[in-house]
Amino acid sequence: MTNEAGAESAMGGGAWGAFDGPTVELLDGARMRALEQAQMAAGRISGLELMEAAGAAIVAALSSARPELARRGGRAAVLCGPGANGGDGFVAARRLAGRGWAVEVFMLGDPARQPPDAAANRRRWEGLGPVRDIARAADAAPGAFDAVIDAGFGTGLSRPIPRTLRAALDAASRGAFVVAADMPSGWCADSGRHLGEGPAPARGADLTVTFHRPRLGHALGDGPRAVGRLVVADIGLPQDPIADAPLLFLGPPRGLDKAAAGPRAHKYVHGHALVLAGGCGKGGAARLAARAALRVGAGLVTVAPPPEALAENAARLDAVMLRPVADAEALRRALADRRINALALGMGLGADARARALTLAALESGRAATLDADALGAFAADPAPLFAALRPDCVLTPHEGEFARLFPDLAERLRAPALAGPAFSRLDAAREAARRAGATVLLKGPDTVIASPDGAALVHLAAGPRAAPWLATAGAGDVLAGLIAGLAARGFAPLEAAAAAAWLHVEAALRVGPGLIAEDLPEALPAVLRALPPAGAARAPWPWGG
Ligand SMILES: NC(=O)C1=CN([C@@H]2O[C@H](COP(=O)(O)OP(=O)(O)OC[C@H]3O[C@@H](n4cnc5c(N)ncnc54)[C@H](OP(=O)(O)O)[C@@H]3O)[C@@H](O)[C@H]2O)[C@@H](O)CC1
Ligand SMILES: [K+]
Repeated sequence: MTNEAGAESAMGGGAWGAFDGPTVELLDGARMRALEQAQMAAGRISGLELMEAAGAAIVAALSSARPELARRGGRAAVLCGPGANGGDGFVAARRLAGRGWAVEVFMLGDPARQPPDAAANRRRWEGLGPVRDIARAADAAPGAFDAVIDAGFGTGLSRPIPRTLRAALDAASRGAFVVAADMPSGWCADSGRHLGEGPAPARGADLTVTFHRPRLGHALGDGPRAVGRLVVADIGLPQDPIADAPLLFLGPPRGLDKAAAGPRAHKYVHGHALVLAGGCGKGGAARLAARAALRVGAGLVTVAPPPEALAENAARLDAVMLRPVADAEALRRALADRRINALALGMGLGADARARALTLAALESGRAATLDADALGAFAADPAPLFAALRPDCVLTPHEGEFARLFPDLAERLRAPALAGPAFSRLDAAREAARRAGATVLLKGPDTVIASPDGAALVHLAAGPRAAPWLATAGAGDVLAGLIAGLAARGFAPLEAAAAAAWLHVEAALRVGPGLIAEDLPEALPAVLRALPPAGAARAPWPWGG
């Protein structure tokens, strides 16, 4: 079995070579089934063996999480669903009983319709004890069980779970340690969304034991909260890289520490980023972005406000340079300087015709461009000209509201209650947006999703030990855009620049802690960069600390 430390065995270069750093592949249910079926079809492993390994891993993880119960043998309720997830539960029940636990098993569904492997394990359990109807678990008194194994539904969840199972989970879980097999029942393993009308239950699992690789639903949406701690168990499938799987990255890409390296390091070697700024009183956002770009190692950074805001900006800038840019024509003239290789725009720009003209001129210049805030909002009424001008080396950094203005139909699918599984996920939304826009899309959130138009996707999870809720502060998004532009100026490819920026952003926030304001983020970067793990030695903190 692997755990948070062992999960590093699953990391490595991505299928696209898009991210050179510590990663773990995220699987959806279909991909997981395909891996299992390929091995079974080749005769390398049987379904029964996989299920036995899965059930054994659940018991091992419970025992190591609650050693005192493992020593004396606790009281466990095992709630089994109608499919193979329930089969994992029957294996776990048998193995817990073998270790001296007092085990009660409850089942949802018709035993006559169970898949063969699950039925075989039910029969083996029936040699040890009864299988009660799931409704009986709802009568459990608080504290009746020390542990509950939630083996209701896993990757096969296709609709909201029956009320009887919900009631059983709620009742049996009172005072108990809840271990979910693969996924807490009711949460979609592909999207992390809870299926059903209304809010998700407050209680998920304390520990989730999944198999081979984490599911997408462990990292996306409500999944990280619902799964609690996550243990990834080896059930005997080959550890080969999984082509084209979305990658969760657990650390920075290699090469971030290369800033200003080498004897002939010269400021232009590290690029020149230009940040377009808004008018009088609106320049703060661009200045934050510019400072972040400089701190992350761009050789030169220029802020470009309209002429009337020059004095205001001059009073607030030192290392960052200043150049007035009145309109699109002025921007074209500025960009005659070929050393300017990266642009950031949208922060405080105003979502108006000037912003549209500047954005289109920026895109037409062929420079790597990071578009945030008003550069996106300015095209809300008609995104077609924006999408026509964008290229894959451009990065859009929408938060949910900005995303909804450019991609209202996708946002609506995310907003509407998820009633069928697999549900539409934030990853699906970002990928479709990237395809439509023809650009890299970074959809902000605690689960940041980064997708490029060719389908490559990365997920960054700011949860568990890396949760930084205080990062939801005014101006933090401007800093993120500045980081991406600074890294683009240094020559990072868009997907990697976006990923590195997302990681650095959270890392800087963690260093500052509660009370953080956006101005702190660029100032925290030197310490973050100083502490970068040496190449190849990254020991990534597991985001599902629980
Ligand atoms: N060899 C393997 O494959 C291994 C698999 N493993 C384990 O198997 C799990 C996947 O098993 P699974 O495919 O049988 O799906 P599972 O989640 O048990 O659902 C069962 C069926 O229930 C149905 N259904 C769905 N939602 C429903 C609802 N709300 N209310 C009522 N019914 C509902 C739905 O059928 P439907 O009705 O949609 O036709 C669905 O097919 C996986 O998570 C892992 O734990 C491990 O043992 C390793 C080896
Ligand atoms: K489950």
